[in-house]
Amino acid sequence: MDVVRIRGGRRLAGTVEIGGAKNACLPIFSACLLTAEPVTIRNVPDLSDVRFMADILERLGATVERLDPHTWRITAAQVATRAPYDLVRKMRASVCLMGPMVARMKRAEVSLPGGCVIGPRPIDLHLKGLSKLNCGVEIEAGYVKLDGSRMRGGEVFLGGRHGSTVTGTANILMAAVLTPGRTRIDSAACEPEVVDLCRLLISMGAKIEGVGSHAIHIEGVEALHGADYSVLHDRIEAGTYLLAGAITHSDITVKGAQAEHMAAFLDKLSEAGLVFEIVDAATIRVRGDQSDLRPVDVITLPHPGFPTDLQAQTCALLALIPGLSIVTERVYPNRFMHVPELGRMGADISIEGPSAVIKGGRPLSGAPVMASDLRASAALILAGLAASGETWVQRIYHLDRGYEKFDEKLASLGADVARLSDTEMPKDLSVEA
Ligand SMILES: CC(=O)N[C@H]1[C@@H](OP(=O)(O)OP(=O)(O)OC[C@H]2O[C@@H](n3ccc(=O)[nH]c3=O)[C@H](O)[C@@H]2O)O[C@H](CO)[C@@H](O)[C@@H]1O
Ligand SMILES: C=C(OP(=O)(O)O)C(=O)O
Repeated sequence: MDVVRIRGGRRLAGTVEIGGAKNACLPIFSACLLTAEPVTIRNVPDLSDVRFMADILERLGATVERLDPHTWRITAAQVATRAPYDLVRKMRASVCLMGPMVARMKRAEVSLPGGCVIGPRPIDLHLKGLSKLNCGVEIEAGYVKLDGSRMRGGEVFLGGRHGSTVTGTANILMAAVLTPGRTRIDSAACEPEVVDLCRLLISMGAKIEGVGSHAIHIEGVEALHGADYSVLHDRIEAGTYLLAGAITHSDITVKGAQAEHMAAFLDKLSEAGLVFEIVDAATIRVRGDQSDLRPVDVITLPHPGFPTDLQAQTCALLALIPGLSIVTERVYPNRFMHVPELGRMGADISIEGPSAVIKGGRPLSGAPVMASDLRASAALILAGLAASGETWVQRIYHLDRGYEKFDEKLASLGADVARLSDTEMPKDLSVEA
């Protein structure tokens, strides 16, 4: 198993390029099941989640070709009606298969996704939405069994306890585009990745209005056609590199960072005193070398609020800023697995209900730490960049779900970061030994 070793304390400099968004790409791949014609998808990040999704589509009967490292062509001439547990359990986003499978095949059996370390992740809103389209929904032996033989457009309200649902909105959209009649989704998620999916679907012949709003209207069509589509840039990857600049007091330029999708994040970090330059619509420069930072309170919320997927990485920065910062999770109230590991590096953070109370300003020191999930992995690596000595991050397969070549990109900016085999790790530091 690989580990990442970081020798902290280096300034970074230069330019880093952001890839396509994982959270746009995964529903977009599943949307390819909606047509028998080829769909070419560009700007696809090279991530383990994307490769899992490609394997799943192949096992469901699609022809999946990788034309170059970031371009895929998917042709779903036939589609199986069952997505079994051994496929679905590997990746939670495979829940997005339900909508397209039932819309195309009129029936589907999709294994319920497993639990997740960031907290409970129910799919009740997805199922409620499908039943509002007159889809039969049953849960049996760990599978969602969908009967789409009498589906028709309907009114779907997707508001839940924590706001809307991103993949739930994607599922209902993908179901509705091939369902006869008019569907209205209220309290739809308006994340840029949902907008990207809508754009792909429209380019395939879907009729969708209200894209990017909380009220989306869909007029079902009989069939969709192939398309050639480029996935939007990953705002979470972009935010992570901006934080890498901030935490190392460095001046770096992030190409592919679209300020229009990152307003709450940029606003909050500006409040903390960080200096950004919006170079153009897809480039942001962070002047961490010029900033004198202050503590801030952060509340994660659905878009356009502060994204939960940047919460862990932001905690790493706030741990170093003198003063009291409070970070409150309104999307996943238990998403704080990174906190004890940051504590092992010297951070003073306590959890109170859905909040992390950060007494910032204590210096961090390198330690062997354990990645529990995707964004926690990134947070620990960022902390390692600012810590004295060596940090060893284990279980970095979580990182590979969502960051393409994170270690190499950081190294190209001047960080001392290396991906090594755990056999190269001092035995007394390894938990795998
Ligand atoms: C592949 C993908 O795009 N993943 C993203 C997506 O996950 P995902 O789409 O799974 O997240 P949701 O937007 O569905 O979840 C938001 C909140 O709603 C709750 N909920 C959700 C569905 C449901 O049926 N019932 C319910 O109660 C969840 O438990 C959570 O508390 O959005 C999250 C919130 O921005 C991000 O952290 C994930 O990176
Ligand atoms: C939680 C995330 O992803 P997923 O929904 O795929 O688990 C994430 O990208 O931070």
